[in-house]
Amino acid sequence: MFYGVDLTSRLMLGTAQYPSPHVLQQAIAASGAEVITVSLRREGADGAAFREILAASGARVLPNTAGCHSAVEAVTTAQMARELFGTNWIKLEVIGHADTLQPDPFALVEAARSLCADGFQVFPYTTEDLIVGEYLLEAGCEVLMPWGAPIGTGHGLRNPEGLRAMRAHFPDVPLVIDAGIGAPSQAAQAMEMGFDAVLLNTAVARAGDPVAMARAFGAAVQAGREAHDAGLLPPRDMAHASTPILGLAELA
Ligand SMILES: CC(=O)[C@@H](O)[C@H](O)COP(=O)(O)O
Repeated sequence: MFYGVDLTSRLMLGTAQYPSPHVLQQAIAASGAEVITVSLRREGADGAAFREILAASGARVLPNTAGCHSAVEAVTTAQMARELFGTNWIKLEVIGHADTLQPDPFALVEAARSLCADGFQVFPYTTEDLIVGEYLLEAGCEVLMPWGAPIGTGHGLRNPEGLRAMRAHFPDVPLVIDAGIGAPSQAAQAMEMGFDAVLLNTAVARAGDPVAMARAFGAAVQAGREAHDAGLLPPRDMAHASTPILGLAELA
């Protein structure tokens, strides 16, 4: 449940870098994603036609502030996105470092506070830092989006222990793994760990066959969640025979 909205699919898809608008449209359909994120800057490039594709997909648009490097810039971009897309939802990205694309936690909290006070429903792209998470919740965010790995790297869950700690620390907060997912198995891992959803872009958009990859990610996210709900066994140090011996069979 994200700001009162219940979704069937737990995969959220980015819309940048696709070889063509047609492939993007097919990939959204194949993935089953019900939420797609759109950068205002990207949207500006081909305007109305791009918006038509988004509308035709039937998915809910989560505008984002990709490329913003200060709180002021992110807030202004969010306000423009609200006008353009007619939604209070905003994926808040405030980048702190041009090389790592790591979020700036101070500017992020500042922007989140301002946007929440202005009626936005904020999805902040953050790290696995628990204290930053606390500040974001206190600012009014009801969802957190910790990174798996830096955007576009495809490393998957680079700090699984930190992410596990975050899941345990915020048991009732919807947590979405955002960025750095490179393979369906990594998305499934996030879901098995109990995260509520996964957002990704590069691994699908730049795949050899983006439509087939979108389908694979959709299936992996679903499988990971089903495994989580089914009750995964914790790993054990010692071997345990998987076939219990109840008695010795008569061989002769
Ligand atoms: C599209 C978007 O919002 C990205 O900034 C997002 O974080 C996805 O990252 P990947 O491209 O690494 O999946």
